[in-house]
Amino acid sequence: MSGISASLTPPADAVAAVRHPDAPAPGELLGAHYGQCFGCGEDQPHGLHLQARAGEGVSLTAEFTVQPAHQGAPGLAHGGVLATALDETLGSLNWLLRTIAVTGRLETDFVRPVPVGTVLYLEAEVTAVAGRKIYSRAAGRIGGPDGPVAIRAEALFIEVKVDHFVDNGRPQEIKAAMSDPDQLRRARAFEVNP
Ligand SMILES: CCCCCCCC(=O)SCCNC(=O)CCNC(=O)[C@H](O)C(C)(C)COP(=O)(O)OP(=O)(O)OC[C@H]1O[C@@H](n2cnc3c(N)ncnc32)[C@H](O)[C@@H]1OP(=O)(O)O
Repeated sequence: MSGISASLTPPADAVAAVRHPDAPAPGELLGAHYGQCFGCGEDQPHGLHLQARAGEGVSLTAEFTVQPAHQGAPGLAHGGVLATALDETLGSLNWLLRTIAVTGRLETDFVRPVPVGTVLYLEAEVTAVAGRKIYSRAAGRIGGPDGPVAIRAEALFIEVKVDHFVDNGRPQEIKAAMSDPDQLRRARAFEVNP
């Protein structure tokens, strides 16, 4: 059984999302936005190391392999880790819009168990935009694009200013990210249009 809450249904005045002209080309890897990100960061030993690839329009695909560190029950992925994979995949869509946004609401359906060792294949798209609100959905399949659906999500991201991170993040990480000599990495840590 599944059903989304009213706050995830775009209002009547919502419009279609517009892909930013500088968005990565379809097929291009997006790369990690921040090395310490639990979803995609290469410097997080137990993170998901999720890799997202731009799709057509405002859509993308992503993959991650469920590791022993991601278990809930013996041999099975933890539901919270799967929700993280969905959150990360959906959050990556905002890079195609070049909009800085954070997850306001994430509703997840867990359809079937996901064993350790599974390559989870995710697809996500922005369905509508209404002012600062970005509506999106994603699904994760076992093994590949034609595999059985294991997880699904609908989400609402809210556009924020970069101050959201600067004002709320722990100062030592903010300072380190802002003093990164690599301009692109510095911008992407906060998902700012470089
Ligand atoms: C590549 C990058 C990948 C990153 C993937 C990971 C993404 C993340 O996990 S981000 C981290 C998790 N999220 C957070 O920490 C966010 C914490 N929450 C907040 O900071 C705030 O609540 C925030 C910014 C979302 C909204 O606050 P604020 O800016 O004051 O907006 P506010 O005026 O309350 O709401 C704006 C609109 O959104 C709606 N809204 C806000 N929150 C929600 C919600 N939870 N559910 C439904 N609607 C909501 C409001 O109803 C309002 O709608 P309307 O304009 O129609 O009245």
